[in-house]
Amino acid sequence: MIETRDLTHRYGPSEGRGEPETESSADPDAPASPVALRDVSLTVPDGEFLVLAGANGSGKSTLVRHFNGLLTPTTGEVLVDDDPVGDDLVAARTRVGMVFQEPRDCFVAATVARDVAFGPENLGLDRAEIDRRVERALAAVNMAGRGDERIDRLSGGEQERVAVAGALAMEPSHLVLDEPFTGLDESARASVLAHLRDLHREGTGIVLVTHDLRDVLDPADRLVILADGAVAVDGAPDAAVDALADLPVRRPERC
Ligand SMILES: Nc1ncnc2c1ncn2[C@@H]1O[C@H](COP(=O)(O)OP(=O)(O)OP(=O)(O)O)[C@@H](O)[C@H]1O
Repeated sequence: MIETRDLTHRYGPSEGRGEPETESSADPDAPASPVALRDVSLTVPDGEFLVLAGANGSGKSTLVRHFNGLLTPTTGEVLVDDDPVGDDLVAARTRVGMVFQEPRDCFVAATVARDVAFGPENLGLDRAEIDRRVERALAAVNMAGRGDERIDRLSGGEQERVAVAGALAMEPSHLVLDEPFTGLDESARASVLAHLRDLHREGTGIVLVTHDLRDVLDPADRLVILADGAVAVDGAPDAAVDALADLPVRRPERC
């Protein structure tokens, strides 16, 4: 279970841009960033398929990056299975797998199997267990037998599936995907979505961040819409979409 309690986040001057903030890099005269998340309290039970939507800049990526400790709350708390995320980042990242919008920026190896093996290797697992996980993860995304292929020669949809396999090899209880359909054509999008449905059926919790609500509400258990860093709508997908009409929230595109 992932839980945020009164989570508020305000970015520091260099936070989230790949540079750790240090005393010397923090400019005391820099204008304070606006609040990216305000008092978000959300519980994501195990096994739930949650779709997280909202306009550009509403705070979706900021929220999910707290789920495995990529960002630290300015105030409030984030817990995974009742443990504060910051207490044990390795445990949190094992339980909550993350797939980013541009997976090609996140690959660490030249070939499919080596990349998928990277996470389990870092857990210090033995070779037989690593191989079992790689095989299982590749099969789950329909890439069985393609472990020796070069990632840079795969299509965007296939690369997305390798990224999902890499996260799955950690055997997380929740898989968080931030705009996984960006750049995919219709058939690749449908294929990735089909794999997410299968994973959900097998018990993995899915948190899907997307602007594009076509087809994703059918498998979803719940739809959460953020507006200006706060939860504007939270409910069963159909009811939540209907509620949008009564709120000062832009209806998600192509909904
Ligand atoms: N690294 C950063 N430094 C400063 N401000 C940031 C940073 N990342 C995001 N923000 C700001 O935080 C707010 C929320 O951004 P976030 O990326 O979480 O929104 P989002 O809903 O995921 O947007 P999008 O749909 O465009 O990806 C925005 O105002 C954004 O400008």
